[in-house]
Amino acid sequence: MDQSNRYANLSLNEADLIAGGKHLLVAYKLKPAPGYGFLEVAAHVAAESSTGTNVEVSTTDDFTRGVDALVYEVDETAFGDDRVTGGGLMKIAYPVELFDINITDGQYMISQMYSLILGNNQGMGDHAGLRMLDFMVPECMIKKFDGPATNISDLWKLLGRPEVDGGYIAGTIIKPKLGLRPEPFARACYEFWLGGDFIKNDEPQGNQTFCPMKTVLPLVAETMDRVQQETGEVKIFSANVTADCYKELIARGDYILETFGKYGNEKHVAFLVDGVVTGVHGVTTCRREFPDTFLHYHRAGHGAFTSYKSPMGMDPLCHMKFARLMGASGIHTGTMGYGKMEGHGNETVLAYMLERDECQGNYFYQKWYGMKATTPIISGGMNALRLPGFFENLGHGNVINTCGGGSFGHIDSPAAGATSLSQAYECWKSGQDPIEYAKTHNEFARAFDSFPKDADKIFPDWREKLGSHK
Ligand SMILES: O=C(COP(=O)(O)O)[C@H](O)[C@H](O)COP(=O)(O)O
Ligand SMILES: [Mg+2]
Repeated sequence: MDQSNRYANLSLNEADLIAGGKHLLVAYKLKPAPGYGFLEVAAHVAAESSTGTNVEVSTTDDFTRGVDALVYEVDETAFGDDRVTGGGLMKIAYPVELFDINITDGQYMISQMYSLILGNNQGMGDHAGLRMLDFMVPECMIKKFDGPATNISDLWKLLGRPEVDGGYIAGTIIKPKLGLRPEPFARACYEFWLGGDFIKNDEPQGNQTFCPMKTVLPLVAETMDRVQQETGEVKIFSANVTADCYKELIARGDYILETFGKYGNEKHVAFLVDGVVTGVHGVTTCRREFPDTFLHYHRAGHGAFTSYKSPMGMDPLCHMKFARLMGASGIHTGTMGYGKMEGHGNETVLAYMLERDECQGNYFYQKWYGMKATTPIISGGMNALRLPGFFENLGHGNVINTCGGGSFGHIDSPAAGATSLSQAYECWKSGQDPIEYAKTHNEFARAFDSFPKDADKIFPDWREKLGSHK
């Protein structure tokens, strides 16, 4: 049934909708299935995502029609014909009344917003692809999302740095991903912390029988205390609290605070939640139960719905915006083409959207009205050699960066790997040529020998200019 008479109004003007402040706007890429018209399917998406279904229902009244979502802009050929990347652009205005608020405190929730704007419409049979590209949340809604309670400013303060522009936080992920027993795990922490600031559990590390949480974490807490005394520096551990049930998540969080608290280091921990596999529920449980603890949003699994290889799901920018609204202190943004995961250099907007109070997105200008920033966490196949280019592309280094292979793959030691990361930052910040800088900074120089494939690719003349460093 063509519902475009009811669910499309192409005379609506986007600037007026924004100025009115009463609509949430969403841009989608849409590819109709063969035999269906573009506007017809676009209107079906608006219906399915608001007050309608695929047929007229007798229970609809005038009020119902007043809160219809409306297609207000279409460009059928915007993305061309390609099976995966092709389709047209359409934008829908959702009246704010459609969105669910908590019965406990009147706050908006992401869960129901998500299931409306990217829920049933994903499974519709009359499209061959529907992907959310960007959305814009009006002020009246932004003010009623939790947003972050803590962020990188709190970590900078802890590290004794300025709370604004406190710079690069050098981190790692304990590798191997799985298979370390408690003592080797704690030893790996010790070896990295001799040179670096921040360690995170890799996302599957939790409470395996060969490395029970209640055995390994006391060792890590003792190690943190020891290494802090030896180096005179603050160290941070991001511990995995991801779990199916909120009670398990809270039990893990309580246990971690208690364990590190024995040394007065309860502020030196972050909680890692995989917000993709737990959904919003895991993130918000953590945000609200532990507001003083940095909430580290890991996103393992996100490729299934954010990959550019898919005509479905959402662009990573939408995922970032969800994370900030939910209240993640930091989220993985990817490495913008400099690491091992999918991404490209134009993705700097993913970080800017998290950090800034106003930001031009891919389709909408989003104002955050003072909501705290979410910290970009840069991770996935990074090492000291890839960092200068990454910082140059991003334009700053106010990020948490975790390099697993880049630290534990350094041929001298994890401490040397960690030091090479901070040196990469210093090198970029001071505007020095990396090869020249390497001549006087051994750990950075040894990164060339550790990752020769990267060195050959990024600095093709390094062998003759630098030689092999010992
Ligand atoms: O384990 C790692 C990285 O390990 P390594 O540093 O050895 O590559 C992270 O889980 C990925 O970064 C996730 O990707 P993303 O950050 O893109 O979500
Ligand atoms: Mg990982």
